[in-house]
Amino acid sequence: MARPIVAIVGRPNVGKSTLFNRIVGGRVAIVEDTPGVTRDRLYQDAEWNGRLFTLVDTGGLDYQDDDQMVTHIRKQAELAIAEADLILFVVDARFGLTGTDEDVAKILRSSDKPVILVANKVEDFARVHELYDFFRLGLGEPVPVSAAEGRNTGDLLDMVMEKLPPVVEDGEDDDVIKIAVIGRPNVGKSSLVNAILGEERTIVSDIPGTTRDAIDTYIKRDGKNYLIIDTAGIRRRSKIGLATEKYSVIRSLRAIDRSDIVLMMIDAVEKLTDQDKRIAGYAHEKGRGAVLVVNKWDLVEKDSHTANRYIENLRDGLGFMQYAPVLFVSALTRQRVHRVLELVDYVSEQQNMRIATANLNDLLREAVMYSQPPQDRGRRLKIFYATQSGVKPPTFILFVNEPDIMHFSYLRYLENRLRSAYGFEGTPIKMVMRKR
Ligand SMILES: Nc1nc2c(ncn2[C@@H]2O[C@H](COP(=O)(O)OP(=O)(O)OP(=O)(O)O)[C@@H](O)[C@H]2O)c(=O)[nH]1
Ligand SMILES: Nc1nc2c(ncn2[C@@H]2O[C@H](COP(=O)(O)OP(=O)(O)OP(=O)(O)O)[C@@H](O)[C@H]2O)c(=O)[nH]1
Repeated sequence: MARPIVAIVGRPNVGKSTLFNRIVGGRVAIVEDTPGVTRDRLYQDAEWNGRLFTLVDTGGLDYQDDDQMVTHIRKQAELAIAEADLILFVVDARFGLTGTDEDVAKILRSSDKPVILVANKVEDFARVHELYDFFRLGLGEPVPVSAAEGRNTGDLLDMVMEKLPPVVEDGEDDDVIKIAVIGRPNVGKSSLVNAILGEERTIVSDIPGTTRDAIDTYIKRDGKNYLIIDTAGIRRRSKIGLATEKYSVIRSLRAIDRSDIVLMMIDAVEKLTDQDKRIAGYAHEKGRGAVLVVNKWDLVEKDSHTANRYIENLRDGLGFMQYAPVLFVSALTRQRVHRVLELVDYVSEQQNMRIATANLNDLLREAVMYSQPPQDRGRRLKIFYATQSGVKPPTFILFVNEPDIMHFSYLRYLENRLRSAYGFEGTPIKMVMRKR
């Protein structure tokens, strides 16, 4: 289920980041701080009255002069309109209405996204009548808050919840394999999706605008259903540097959240970037299945070692994702494109695999015999037994005497034993320690 995105927009110094911190750090629980991904304070997941949302602050603009500042804010507002579900437009009640505020308001008024006008820095609620000026922005009644003191921010969040679009369930479509196509701009995401669709020539329904993140495409193939979540295209809509990058990351993360399997696309002629690694790290930590799709393979001059050398490099760069199969394709010539869904099927089987408890414990006994569990100050870890508690990702509970003696490297060892016995290709494995 994709979380709605709430974007904070406004002039410099009106208190955007103070409001951001108030919301994510205050009475609202931070439900997760997207481990592995930039611990950028620019976006955070938060929860209010049981509803999850992602708050984005694109503030902290760099600018040389007022002209540049205004241009940046405009772009920011346009991006927010394109990518967010709701916009908090913050103005400074102490400073009063400015021309820039009116500029931004004009852009926001032209969109069909809900906007809440927030008049910040109101500490003295006896003076809210002074906000009268802000009505001129044509965005309704300004909501007075003091981000610094946390005044009225709860009411503001109640309003946010009211105005957010209703929760649209992705449907009880457990028989659909959800695939997120992830990768940097220009890596060939749209081309690959189109090539897959061309290859399949099967029942396809394009439902544009069903989600803000992407165009979702349903495919039926050999009686199986797939949902392809394509994250392409953000650059085409707005050619803006830094802020675009932020939104495109958020969009990727949302797509990963909704998926079962991630097609992590990498450009064959370019290096793996930190951004690639962070996004792959997020998919890993979320327990998603993964296939590394190296695209534009037609552009690479090859000899008999090229592919292997490429795989080695990838394995180096994405050490935590050794389990992901690598596929070299060309979306352009369609080379090996037909393998994509075959691999997706395979990974889907692997991530849904269940190991019978008896077999699991046989394997465990053997593993312990070959290599003793770690010890700490005379205490030795005892693993009593194990059971598989879930799939997608395969999750195992180990019942032990002292969970804190368990060592990372021993877990890795057990995971390797599991993998060499059962494969689990393309999926992370989770192991949970339980004291017994
Ligand atoms: N009195 C008062 N001051 C506030 C309030 N909220 C923020 N401020 C102050 O306003 C200044 C700007 O706050 P920020 O949160 O950094 O503003 P911003 O909009 O994120 O600014 P940029 O990063 O430049 O875009 C700081 O000095 C804050 O302490 C408030 O509710 N009341
Ligand atoms: N040579 C070659 N070019 C490709 C291949 N796949 C895509 N391209 C080209 O790469 C460019 C970008 O392709 P897109 O499919 O638009 O990339 P995208 O990832 O969807 O890009 P964004 O919409 O910016 O996120 C286009 O010019 C494609 O023709 C390929 O396999 N080989």
